[in-house]
Amino acid sequence: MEARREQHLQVKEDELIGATLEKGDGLKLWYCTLSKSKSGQDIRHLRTSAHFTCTSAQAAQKTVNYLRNLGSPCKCSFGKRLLVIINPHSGRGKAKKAYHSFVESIFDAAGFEVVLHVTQHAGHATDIVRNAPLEQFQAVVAVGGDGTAFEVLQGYFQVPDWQQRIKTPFCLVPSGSGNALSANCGLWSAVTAAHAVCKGKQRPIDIFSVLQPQGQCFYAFLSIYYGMMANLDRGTDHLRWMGSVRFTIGALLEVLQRKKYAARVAYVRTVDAGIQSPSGHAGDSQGAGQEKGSGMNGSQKGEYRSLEGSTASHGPATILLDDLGNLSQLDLCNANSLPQGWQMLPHDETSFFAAVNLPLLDFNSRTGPQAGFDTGCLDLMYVADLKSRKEGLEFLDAAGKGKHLELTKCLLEKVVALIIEPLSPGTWLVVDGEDIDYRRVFVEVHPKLCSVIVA
Ligand SMILES: Nc1ncnc2c1ncn2[C@@H]1O[C@H](COP(=O)(O)OP(=O)(O)OP(=O)(O)O)[C@@H](O)[C@H]1O
Repeated sequence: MEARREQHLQVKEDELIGATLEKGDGLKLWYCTLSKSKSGQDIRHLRTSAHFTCTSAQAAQKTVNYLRNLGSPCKCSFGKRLLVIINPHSGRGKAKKAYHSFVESIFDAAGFEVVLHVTQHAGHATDIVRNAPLEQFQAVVAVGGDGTAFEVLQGYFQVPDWQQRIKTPFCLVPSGSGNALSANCGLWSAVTAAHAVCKGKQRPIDIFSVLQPQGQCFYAFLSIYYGMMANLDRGTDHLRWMGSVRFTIGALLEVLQRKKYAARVAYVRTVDAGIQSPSGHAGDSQGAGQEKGSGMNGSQKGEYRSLEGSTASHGPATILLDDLGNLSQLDLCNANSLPQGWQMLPHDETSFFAAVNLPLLDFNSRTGPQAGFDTGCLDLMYVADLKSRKEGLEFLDAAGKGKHLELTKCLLEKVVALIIEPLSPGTWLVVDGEDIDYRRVFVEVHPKLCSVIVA
C-alpha cells in the first residue's frame, strides 16, 4: 500500500476506528486521537489519513475490512449493527447536526450498519426501542440528553423479553443540556462517544424502579429529587437556550430566596438490607436473567410480580417494595406501620434533597461524589436547613466543587429503597431530569441491571 502524501502513519490500535474505500483501489484510515481538555477531561478528536493506494480494488476492500474489524470489533452475533435515535429537540436543538457532522462518518468508517430514527414527539424514543429487536444490535445509541436516554431505557422494559434485551448496552452521545449519562461514562464529546461505541467497552449500571401507585412503573439511571434540585432544573426550562448555565442560575435563585420544601421520606439503608459487599444489595441480580436472592424478609425471588398499584406487567422484581403490602394504604405518618428495616427521614423539611445513582448530574456538577455505577444503592443526600443566604452560598460553592458532603450539615444515606411524599407547593418531583406526577413515589434499586458504553 502506498500513500500519496504520507509515507508512514502510526495509529495506535486504541485510536483506530476503521477505514473507507476511496476511488476503487484507494483507502483512507479513520482514527481518534486522545488529548486533555482545559478542564482535564479525556477527549477524542477525529482524524483521517491521507489517501493510500492499494495494488487493486480487491486488495483495498480486503484492507478496509481488516482495519474495520481491528479498530471496531464486532460484539454482537447478529453483526455490526447499531440502533441510533436522535432527539432533534434536545439541548439547543443541535443533535442532528452533531450526528451528521461527526458520528455518522465514524460509524460508517467502522463498518456499522445503522438503523437511524429521528424522534417526532416526546415519548417516541420509548416506542422505537420497545418495537426494535434489541438483541440484533451491538448497542442502542441515543443522540440527545438525559431525557432521551431515559426514554430509551423505558423501551427496554415494556416487553416480556426484557431480560434478553437488557444485554444490549445503551449509550448517550451528548447533545442535550445536562448530558449526565455521557459525563459519567467519560463520553465528553460526540466524537468521544462515537469512538467508545466503536470500541464497545461496557460496564454494568444499577437501575432503579420508580413507581407511583395506579401508574406506570418507570426505570431510571440517574437521580430523583424535589425542591431545590428540581427547581434549578425544571424551573429553568424556559432558559434551555443557555445550555447548562441555566442550572447555576436556578441554584442561585433557590438559595437567595432561602426556600425549604416539606416531604415525608422513608428509606431502607444498604446496611439494613443486609448488604454483603459494596457492589450490590441483598438479592443482587448480577445482571439480566439471574435469580434474585432474598430481600429483608427472605421470601421473594426472581421475576416481576405485578406490584399492587402498578400498571406495568414486565420488569425486575421489586423485593423491598413488595414488603410494604398495599402501597396506596401505606401510612407514612406512622413509622411503626413500615416493615422492619425501613426508617423515616428525621426532618419534615429540607433545603436540599437529592438521591443519585451516579456522581455527575451534568458535565460540571459532582452532586453525588460518593455514588457509582454499580454500588447497588442510591446516595440520598440532604441538608435540613440552610439558615442564611451566606450559608446557602457556601453550600452552593461546596456543591460546585463536589465537596458538599464535607459540610457537617449535608448528610448522606446509602439507600436501596426509598419513598418520597412531597408536601410543598411550587416544586417538582424529578426523575432523571424529567418531572413525574407530584405525589407519593416508591423507588427500589436493581444492582447492575443494565449496561452502558464507556470510554
Ligand atoms: N421530536 C420531539 N419534539 C419535541 N420533544 C421531543 C421530541 N423528541 C423528544 N422530545 C422530548 O425532548 C425532551 C428533552 O430532551 P432531552 O432531555 O434529551 O434534552 P435536554 O433536556 O436538553 O437534555 P438533559 O436531559 O441532558 O438536560 C425529552 O423530554 C423528550 O421527551
